[in-house]
Amino acid sequence: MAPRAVLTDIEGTTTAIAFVKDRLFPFAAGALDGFLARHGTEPAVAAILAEVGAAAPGQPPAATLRRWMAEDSKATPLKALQGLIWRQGYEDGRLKGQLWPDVPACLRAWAAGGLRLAVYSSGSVGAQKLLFGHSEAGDLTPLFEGFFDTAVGGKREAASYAAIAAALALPPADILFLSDVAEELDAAAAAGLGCCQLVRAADGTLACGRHPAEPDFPGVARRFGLPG
Ligand SMILES: CSCCC(=O)C(=O)COP(=O)(O)O
Ligand SMILES: [Mg+2]
Repeated sequence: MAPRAVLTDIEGTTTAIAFVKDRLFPFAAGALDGFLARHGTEPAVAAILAEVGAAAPGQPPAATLRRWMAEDSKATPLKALQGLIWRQGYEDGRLKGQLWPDVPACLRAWAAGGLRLAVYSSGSVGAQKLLFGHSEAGDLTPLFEGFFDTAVGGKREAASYAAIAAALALPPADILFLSDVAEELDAAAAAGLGCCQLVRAADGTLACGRHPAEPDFPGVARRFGLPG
């Protein structure tokens, strides 16, 4: 039976890995010190810095944030702070959310055909909304009914996908999860979701062999009988 909802990853799935690693991450790293100097005492930022401090006691938060950035850590406070830093860039036009050319048309067709759409990324919910809201294809946020980040749990944990299915009030088997990362697909499959790996040649992704694999969203649509 065709899925009733699609849950999609961002980096490596809707969006080039290079955009995240070569544009978004350096933007946040370059703006970090100035952002903390200007906004570090604001309640939202101070709360993030307190979380960073609690995760690495005795270390200056800025140093911990820089170490996490260098490690491509998915630590929730880092992701929250990156989202706050990117906001300025999206709002003044220095950043535009990049999507693979096949993605916007499929998302629109899927939503128009009655599929429910949601995002699950390590990037914060705020960062997800910025990327889709300021995308090169316009504001795509109205297409999505849900945005999930690591507040729901890690992407390699089956419980996270069970929690998302519960939040969407759908049986897990009615949800198709799209990701480039095999371990995320393994976790989603363990929770009972349908899965498809995005194997985008430009990203250098290799098919893991454990899940259906497609090179792009039209391939996903054909394989799973999605509208459009
Ligand atoms: C919301 S765009 C930034 C993505 C990001 O920060 C990241 O770590 C990528 O994670 P994903 O789960 O989308 O692969
Ligand atoms: Mg990914």
